[in-house]
Amino acid sequence: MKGVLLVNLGSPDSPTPKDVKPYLDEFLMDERVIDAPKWLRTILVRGIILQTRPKKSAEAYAKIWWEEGSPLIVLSERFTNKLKQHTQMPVALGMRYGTMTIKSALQELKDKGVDDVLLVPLYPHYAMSSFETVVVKVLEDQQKFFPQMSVTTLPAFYKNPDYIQALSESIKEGLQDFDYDHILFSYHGIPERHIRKSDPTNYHCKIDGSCCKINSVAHNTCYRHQVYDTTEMVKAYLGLPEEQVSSSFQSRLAGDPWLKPYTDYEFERLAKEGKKRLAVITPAFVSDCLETLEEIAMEGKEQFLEAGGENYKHIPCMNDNDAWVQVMAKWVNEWERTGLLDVTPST
Ligand SMILES: C=CC1=C(C)c2cc3[nH]c(cc4nc(cc5[nH]c(cc1n2)c(C)c5CCC(=O)O)C(CCC(=O)O)=C4C)c(C)c3C=C
Ligand SMILES: [Fe+2]
Repeated sequence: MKGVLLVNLGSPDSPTPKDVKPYLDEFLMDERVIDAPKWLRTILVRGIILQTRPKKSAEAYAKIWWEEGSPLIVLSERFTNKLKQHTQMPVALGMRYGTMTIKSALQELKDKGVDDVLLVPLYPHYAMSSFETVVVKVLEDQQKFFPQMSVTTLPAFYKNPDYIQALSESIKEGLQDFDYDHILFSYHGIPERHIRKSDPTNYHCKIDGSCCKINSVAHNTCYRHQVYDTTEMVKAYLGLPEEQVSSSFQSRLAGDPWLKPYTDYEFERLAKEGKKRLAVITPAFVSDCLETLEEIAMEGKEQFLEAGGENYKHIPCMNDNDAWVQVMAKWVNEWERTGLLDVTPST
C-alpha cells in the first residue's frame, strides 16, 4: 500500500534553553549542516556554539511561540491535516531534528499498512543541509527499522509551474494592501563551500551566476541556481519589473563566506537607495518559522526602518493555504495513480 511521508526541519519542544540546547545539538552536529570533521565539529558545536546560542535562540523562539507550540510544527501539522482530506493514502509528518522523529512517522505509516512510501522533503530547493539530509536520514531509518518498506523521493520543486503559481498567487494576496517600491526575495543562506560540495561535476558552479545559463546536471543540486530560478519564475508570473525585485540570503552563521548578498546588508542598501516601502518574501520556507517570523518580520523590519525605510511588510509563507495543499495533493495523487513524479521540468 502507498503512503506519504512529509518531512520538515523541526523545532525545540519549548522556547527554553533546556529544550533548545539538545535540538541545536542534533541539528548542528549533523555533518551536512556543519560539514567539518567530527572532532572539529564537536569542538565548534559543543565547545563554542552551544555555550551561548541556546539562551539567545530560546529568547528568539519565545518571541514567536504560539499557544499551540512552534509555528513551524503547528503550520506543518495543519498542512498535513488538510492534505489528508485530499488523498486516499495515509499521510504522516516527521521532523529531521527534535522529538517528532522520522522513525515515528514511518512507524505510523507502517501501522496503517504502508510499504511503499513517497517522501516529500518540505523544501522547494536542494541543499545538503536541508533536502539532502532529510533523504539520507529517511533512508537510514528505513533500512535500519523498516527494511520491508520502499521509499521514493519527490524532487525539489522550485520551478514546478503549479508551485510557482500557488506561490505567486499567495504573494499577490499578501501585496494587496501594501504599496511597495521593492520586493526582496530573502532565502535561507548556506556556506558557499556547500555549493561546491554539491556540484557533481566538481567544476561547474562558479557562485557568481555566470554558470547558471549553461545547462548542467549541477543545477539539480545547486541551491543558488534553484533559488534564482524561483525568483525569475515568480517575477515572470507576476509581471514584476526587473528593477523592483532582488534576491538575498539570510540566517548566516559566523565563519566561512555564505551566499551573498546578505539580507541584512540589503535592508540597508535598499533603504539608502531610496526604496522606502519594502515587501519581503521568504520562498525557501513553505511554512513560517523562526527565520521568517523573528528574523525577517521582526528584526528585519527594525533594521530596514533604522536604515531610513518607511514601510515594511513580510509576506507570509504558503503555510496551509488551499491552493498549495491542492498542488501537493495533485503531485502525490498522480504518484499514487501512475508512479510518476514529473514535478521538475528540465530546462
Ligand atoms: C530552507 C532551508 C534551510 C537551510 C538550507 C538551512 C541551512 C542552515 N541552517 C543553519 C543553522 C540554523 N538554522 C536554524 C533555523 C532554521 N533553519 C531552517 C531552514 C534551513 N536551514 C528553518 C526552517 C529554521 C527554523 C526552525 C524553527 O524551529 O522555526 C537555526 C536555529 C535557530 C537559531 O539558533 O538561529 C540554526 C542554528 C545552518 C548552519 C545551515 C547551513 C549550513
Ligand atoms: Fe537553518
